[in-house]
Amino acid sequence: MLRIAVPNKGSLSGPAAEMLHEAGYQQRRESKELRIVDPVNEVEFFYLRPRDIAIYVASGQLDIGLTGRDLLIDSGAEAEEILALGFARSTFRYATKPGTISGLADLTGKTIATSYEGIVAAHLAEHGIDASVVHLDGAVETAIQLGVAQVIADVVETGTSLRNAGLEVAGEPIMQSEAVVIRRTGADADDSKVQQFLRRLQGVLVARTYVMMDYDCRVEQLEKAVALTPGLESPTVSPLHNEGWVAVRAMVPAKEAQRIMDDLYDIGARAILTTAIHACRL
Ligand SMILES: Nc1ncnc2c1ncn2[C@@H]1O[C@H](COP(=O)(O)OP(=O)(O)OP(=O)(O)O)[C@@H](O)[C@H]1O
Ligand SMILES: O=P(O)(O)OC[C@H]1O[C@H](OP(=O)(O)OP(=O)(O)O)[C@H](O)[C@@H]1O
Ligand SMILES: [Mg+2]
Repeated sequence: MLRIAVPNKGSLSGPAAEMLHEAGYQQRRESKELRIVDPVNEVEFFYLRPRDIAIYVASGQLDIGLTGRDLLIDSGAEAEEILALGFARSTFRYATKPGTISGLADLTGKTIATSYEGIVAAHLAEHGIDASVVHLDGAVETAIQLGVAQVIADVVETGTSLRNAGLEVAGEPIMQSEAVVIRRTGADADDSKVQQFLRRLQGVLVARTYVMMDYDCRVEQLEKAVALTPGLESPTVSPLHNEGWVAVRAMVPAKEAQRIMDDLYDIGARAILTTAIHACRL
């Protein structure tokens, strides 16, 4: 049975459960459940604090885990990212009162408040900056106002929390994060159960980002049309009863679907339809 760590709370937990559900896995019905078994898929899910997931996976007790890239790196655990999941996107940044620092070097001698000491210590060491780091559990934006630090390093998603605290970002982002699947560093890469799990999640990612496009076009326009809709491998082209016309079917990125439909129309394609993809194995 595959043993998988899933975030039990916070920004990652809702979208992670939703993705697993879309991939056909049973999920807990009640937020207090700490472990469930999905007997049909032979998977056991453990609902753990997002921060602890890399540590459990590194210990070898759990096969894989879903967590944030920033949390993985912050933990310093012997675990590695094997698939990016495209949700819970954020940047990790320094922020201060406006005008406090203009570049990284200005961090020297400052006190930096953060919940992500591992990331900050590694970033300071990498750039040879001597600064103090104070660990806070959350709401770090307030640390500046209350004089506990002059700088904070925190997750920034929309930037609303920084604005509300009268702070602004300083320097380039320390890292970009999103939800990721992790496994123990050096674990068996060919494990067939892990591979099947990853294929299911990849299927959800494709179903979320692509739509199926169908249209009819004249044979003379086929090359131009196919250049607009190359598909993932190659489009399906079928003859129509009307001579000189073909039907084409290809997957296209959902974000570009409307533009592609306009371009296809302009070259004479007609009966252009897009339909959602619910599940997929590439
Ligand atoms: N607006 C956000 N706030 C916090 N974390 C976010 C946000 N957007 C994305 N994330 C990502 O979610 C993960 C943090 O989740 P975690 O559950 O530890 O914190 P949280 O959502 O702030 O929950 P809490 O503070 O209630 O414990 C990180 O990978 C982080 O990059
Ligand atoms: O850029 P934004 O969209 O404002 O999101 C980022 C903010 O959200 C998180 O705080 P959270 O609400 O989790 O509170 P916490 O600091 O107590 O964890 C994070 O620590 C930032 O403060
Ligand atoms: Mg938080």
